[in-house]
This record gives sequence, structure tokens and C-alpha cells, in this order.
Amino acid sequence: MNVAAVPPVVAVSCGDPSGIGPELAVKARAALGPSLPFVWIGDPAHLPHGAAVAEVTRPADALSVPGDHLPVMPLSFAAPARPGKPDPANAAGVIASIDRAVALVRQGEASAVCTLPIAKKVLQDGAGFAYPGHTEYLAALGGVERSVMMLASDRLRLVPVTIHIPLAEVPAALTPELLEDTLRITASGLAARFGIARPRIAVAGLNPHAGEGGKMGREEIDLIAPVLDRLRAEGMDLTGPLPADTMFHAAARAGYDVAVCMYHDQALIPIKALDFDRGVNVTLGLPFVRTSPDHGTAFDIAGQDRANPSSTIEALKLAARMSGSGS
Ligand SMILES: NC(=O)C1=CN([C@@H]2O[C@H](COP(=O)(O)OP(=O)(O)OC[C@H]3O[C@@H](n4cnc5c(N)ncnc54)[C@H](O)[C@@H]3O)[C@@H](O)[C@H]2O)C=CC1
Ligand SMILES: NCC(=O)COP(=O)(O)O
Repeated sequence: MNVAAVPPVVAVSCGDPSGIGPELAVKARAALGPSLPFVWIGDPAHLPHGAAVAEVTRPADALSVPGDHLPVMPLSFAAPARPGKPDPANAAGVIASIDRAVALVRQGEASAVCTLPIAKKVLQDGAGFAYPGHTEYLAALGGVERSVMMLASDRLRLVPVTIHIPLAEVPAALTPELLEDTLRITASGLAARFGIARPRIAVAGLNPHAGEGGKMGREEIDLIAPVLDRLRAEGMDLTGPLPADTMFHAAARAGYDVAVCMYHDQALIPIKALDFDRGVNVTLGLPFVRTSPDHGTAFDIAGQDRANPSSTIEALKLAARMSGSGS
């Protein structure tokens, strides 16, 4: 593939058409115009009424679309989109949009993938989607065994080791292999995509007070510390296991480039509390760039012109930056 010839156009999957995804695409285009070209892959009939659309056949065509029109690669869906009422009949279309975005990047026709939010249960109910989310699905599409979810803003980067599993299953799912792979992918992803050659990685404990010397749980002693010791011996810059409750205040954050957390909410609550409107979800470990806004489908406000596009705009900017086509 001739990398120099890849058009600087981000391929955006539509997400659940009954959520705020269509509105976000229109608002992001209005905010960014031609300065950050992207193409939305979905059903034009799902866009907000009156949205100015330019249908294109290839991402490169987006480069000549006027800034007040949304470049769209049309994809037909089985059903109309009723705001706030997700329809499992559209699940196959939602997945096809992700597949198309990834294929375009892998074929060298687009620079990066930015996904708009999906509702996992709707995809499972409607299309037997076998993945807990994009992160795992994109690993399968990219042909890698494991990918890592990272939430990033100007103030904070966070990685959950376990992701979309019940809390009760977290201790058993936390294996030395999973922790080690996650740390390695995080370090290499920050080096390759963010220019941080030797990232300072803070690692949370699982239990209150990081186990309080074994009195409040033993995962820190039996599992986390040995993995950290092994990787430190290889030269990785790791601190921890740290008590999670004191890792996220401003002074603590200044001491690391990324915090690796043991479960979903330990990682996502700090960033959503601090930076809900500007957080970006990035997948590390893929052979292509993927970003996403940090929030979900927001069915409760879909179709009401209330969606804030800031996180999507940040996701598009980061996708362009990571793929070398944006500043
Ligand atoms: N990347 C993805 O595909 C993600 C998908 N989800 C999915 O989204 C669905 C809904 O999840 P929730 O937990 O309700 O989270 P949510 O993020 O969709 O909504 C939480 C609250 O924040 C508000 N909100 C979210 N984004 C907003 C925006 N851009 N502007 C204004 N208000 C906004 C919503 O109206 C709601 O009150 C679930 O099915 C979940 O699986 C959740 C997170 C990420
Ligand atoms: N809570 C984050 C989330 O649901 C996003 O997951 P993914 O679809 O990016 O894997």
C-alpha cells in the first residue's frame, strides 16, 4: 500500500441510528467543515430532517464536498430509525457500517476509523453480534489477538484491563497474561501513536487501599505486583499497585502518562467525571487507528437536537492526528 496516497479522510461508522450518532455527524461536520474531512457511512434517511448531504462513492470524494454538506457513503438499512427506540432489525446495518469503515482504512482509501456509539444488546439481539463492544470486534477485524481500550483527554489517559464483564467476574478474569499483555500494548501504543517513548504507567490495585498489605484482598500481592516486577526488570516505567481512590487528583495525575485500572468503572469514572465532553475512546494494538467519543447512544435525548458533539469532534481530531493527517 502506498501510504503517501491515503486520502486524509476519516471513515465514520454511523452507530445506532436511533441514538444521537446521526445528529453528532451533522454537528461535527458543521463545526469542522473541510478542515477535517470525514465521511459518514450510513443511511441518509436516518439523518436529521433537512440535513444537507452530499452522497459520495469514495472517501476521497469528501475532499471536494462543500463544508456545509455532510459527505455520506450510503448504506441501506432494513428499517427507519425512530429516535430513542432502537430496532434490532437495523443491527446488521450498524455492523456493516463498522465493517465498511475498517475495510476502507485497510484498503488505503481512508486514514482512520471513528466509530459512533452502538448499543451492544441491540446488536446481540438483532444480529447475534458475538462481541462485547467495538474494542474486541475491531481486534477480530484487524487480525490481532488482543486490543486495549484507552480513554484519553488533555488531562488524563486511562486503560481498563477487564472491560465489559460483570463486576463479580473481574477477579477471575484478571490473569497475569491479561495484565501483562495490556501493559505491553499500552506501552507500545503510546510509543507508536502518541510519541511517548517510555510512558510512565501507574497501575491501580483491585481492592480498597490496594489490599492494605493483604488485609483487604490479595490480588495486589499475588497477581499485580509480580507482573509489575517482571516488566520493570525489562525496563518499563511502572508504579503500583496503587490505591485507586488516590490516583486521580491533579497532583497524582502529574506523575504518570497513563493509568491502568483493573475494571471498567475504575477507569471510566475518573475521565467521565473530569472530561465527559472532551474524552475520547482510542483502541490500542490495532493495525489501524480507531477513535470514538467517550459516551454512548444517549437514547434519552435522541432526535431532540440536544446532543453535544464535542467528544466526537475531539475523537475526529485525535484520529486525524494519530494517522498523521491532522495537526
Ligand atoms: N462507544 C460506544 O459504542 C459506546 C456505547 N455505549 C452504549 O450506549 C448505550 C447507552 O449507555 P448509557 O450508559 O446510557 O450512556 P450514554 O453515554 O449513552 O448516556 C449517559 C447520559 O449522558 C447523556 N449524554 C451522552 N452523550 C451525550 C452527548 N453527546 N450530549 C449530551 N448528552 C449526552 C445522555 O443523554 C445520558 O443522560 C448502552 O447501550 C451502551 O452500551 C456506551 C458507551 C460507549
Ligand atoms: N464504556 C465504553 C464503551 O462501551 C465503549 O466500548 P467499545 O464499543 O469502544 O468497545
